[in-house]
Amino acid sequence: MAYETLIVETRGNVGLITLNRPQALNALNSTVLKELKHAYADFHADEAIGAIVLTGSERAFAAGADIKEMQPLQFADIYKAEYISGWDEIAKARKPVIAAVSGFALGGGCELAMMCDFIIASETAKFGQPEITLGVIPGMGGSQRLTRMVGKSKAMDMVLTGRMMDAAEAERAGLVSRVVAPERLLDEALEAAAKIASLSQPSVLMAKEAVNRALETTLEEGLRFERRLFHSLFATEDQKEGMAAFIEKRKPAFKHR
Ligand SMILES: CCCCCCCCCCCCC[C@H](O)CC(=O)SCCNC(=O)CCNC(=O)[C@H](O)C(C)(C)COP(=O)(O)OP(=O)(O)OC[C@H]1O[C@@H](n2cnc3c(N)ncnc32)[C@H](O)[C@@H]1OP(=O)(O)O
Repeated sequence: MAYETLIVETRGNVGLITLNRPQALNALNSTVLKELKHAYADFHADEAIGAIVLTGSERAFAAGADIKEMQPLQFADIYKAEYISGWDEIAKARKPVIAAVSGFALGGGCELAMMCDFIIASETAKFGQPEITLGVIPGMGGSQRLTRMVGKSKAMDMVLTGRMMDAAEAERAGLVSRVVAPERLLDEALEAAAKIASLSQPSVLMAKEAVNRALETTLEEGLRFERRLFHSLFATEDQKEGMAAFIEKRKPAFKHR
């Protein structure tokens, strides 16, 4: 596929997707969504790919949904079309996705980053949900994921005022997992993704499922779910290999990578 709004590459066993609409600070429109779905589907179909990195430019991960595309939309049309529901497919990616964020991640840009499994931010990153300044509210999960990630008070502050928070505040708040120098961002994200892709994929996919289930269920149910997944991994050759390699003081040779 010839991509118009993305650069899609493979780096070893990692899929790398770069949002590429610099003229609009990587604003997210229907073409970006269509192409992201295609790139995700390709990487999920490729057994060699164990993890994905999603990034943008130094100036902007994504400055939100494309306001110029959205402005004329009508309630009846977007309601009937279930507008935005297409992003659910992106949020439900089975393989781990790391967001590497530099510059602006605003509105849909912040929401897209939060759909990823974790965010590595450069020191220049700025996160926000400024939809309220446009007469709307977040529509791609911002009021839901942000609140679960940073707590009600800070989420309410950001959603009601539309203010941005910098990378340091985002790390303190738990929105991002690491903050690095801008020149280190892509390498840090690719190294993390390569590490994940080097591990046994059944355990990686189950680990992602288990952590995500914690956001959806009670502690008791989550513990039960986790325990069953833990038990099930003892049916894999990779559990035997992983623990044998530790005992024999050598690197594991996982079969299901
Ligand atoms: C059938 C399937 C349909 C599926 C469609 C899916 C579509 C996408 C999903 C919709 C999701 C909706 C839910 C979401 O929560 C809603 C939003 O995200 S609303 C938008 C929120 N974002 C913002 O409000 C930020 C807007 N931008 C700014 O505030 C500023 O640009 C900035 C980031 C502070 C930077 O300021 P400056 O440095 O001064 O730069 P400029 O403002 O001059 O910008 C440069 C250039 O980029 C254009 N641009 C910037 N942001 C956007 C944007 N969000 N949309 C469109 N264009 C943008 C800006 O207009 C400039 O371009 P120019 O005017 O020079 O041509």
